Amino acid sequence: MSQQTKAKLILQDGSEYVGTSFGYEGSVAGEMVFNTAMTGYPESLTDPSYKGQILVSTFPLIGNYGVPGTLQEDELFRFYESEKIQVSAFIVSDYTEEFSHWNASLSLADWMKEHKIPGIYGVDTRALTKKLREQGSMLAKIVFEEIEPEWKDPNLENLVAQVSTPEKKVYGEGKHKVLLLDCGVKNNIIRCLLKRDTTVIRVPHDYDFTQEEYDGLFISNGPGDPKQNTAAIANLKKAFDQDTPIMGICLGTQLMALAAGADTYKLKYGHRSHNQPVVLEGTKRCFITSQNHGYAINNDTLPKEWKPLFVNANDNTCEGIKHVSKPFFASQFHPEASSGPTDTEFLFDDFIEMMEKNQAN
Ligand SMILES: NC(=O)CC[C@H](N)C(=O)O
Repeated sequence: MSQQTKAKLILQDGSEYVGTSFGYEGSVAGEMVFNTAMTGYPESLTDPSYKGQILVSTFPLIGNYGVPGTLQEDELFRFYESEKIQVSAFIVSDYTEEFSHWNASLSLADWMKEHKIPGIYGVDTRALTKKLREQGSMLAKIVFEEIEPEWKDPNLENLVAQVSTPEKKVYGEGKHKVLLLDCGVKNNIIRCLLKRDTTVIRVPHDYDFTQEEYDGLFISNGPGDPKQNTAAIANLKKAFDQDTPIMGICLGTQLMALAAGADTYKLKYGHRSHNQPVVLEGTKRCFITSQNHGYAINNDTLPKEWKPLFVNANDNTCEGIKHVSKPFFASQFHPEASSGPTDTEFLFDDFIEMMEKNQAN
């Protein structure tokens, strides 16, 4: 590996850091975000919600359990969250090339080189994180050999169109027919649905699902500013006229809120971690959740037919919404985890139960 190649990290505020390259050697620009999880880099790097972002890991030791390697379709679906690395670059404090894990067959560095994704280590990731927490999220560039790309704000692009499936795909042969609007879905959402006796029909983000027959509609996670998704929002508005159950996760939640007439805004630096506490509204019950989002729903703008379902115990932001009378609900956090705590996976059971009830009527 090219342990000696140096690369520069330049932030929008003009500050510069020098690190050592461990991935592909190519300059990139994007939005810099940090994740405080201690594990889960193969899952995070392949999570389509990170499209366009340069990810900083605050956990200092990265690479020590390698990655599952270059896999064919079935295994790839089992071990990664999508078919490729989605982040624009990865910044870590200490990279280790030595790895050991039951399903590792490749080092993180070799995998990143294969996917042409740069990575740098030897950077003070705590200092970077403190900066983002104090000044808010920032654009950044990683520069090799003085080749400096233009600044790029990924949130101005339609990132969902870049990660959504180009065609309809069907998974499983279960009792409940779930139409999955793929805005950049993580594979574990599909796995969590398939475990629960469903057939999952995965369709592109702008697909007009209103003409389809299904038992439940699922709106996935995905990258970027939710307001970019005008087709999905328009289709959701029509789906709200029906009584068929709808569940959303993360971007899906924001799209449901926008379709309901509420507003979303960009958080100062987002929530990306495995230990976000959310309180179930109307109770004192708190769940520890896995999260990855930079935008949030403004609870004050929810119309009267919608209510907050969960609220973040750290900063009181919206962590989920539900319709007051129809079987529509959504979580801003990730009940599918992958990676992170699985404590809220029961939300998938709630969705199945809603479909069962609706079919019995
Ligand atoms: N994981 C997600 O679905 C993220 C949703 C959205 N892109 C945000 O950052 O808020």
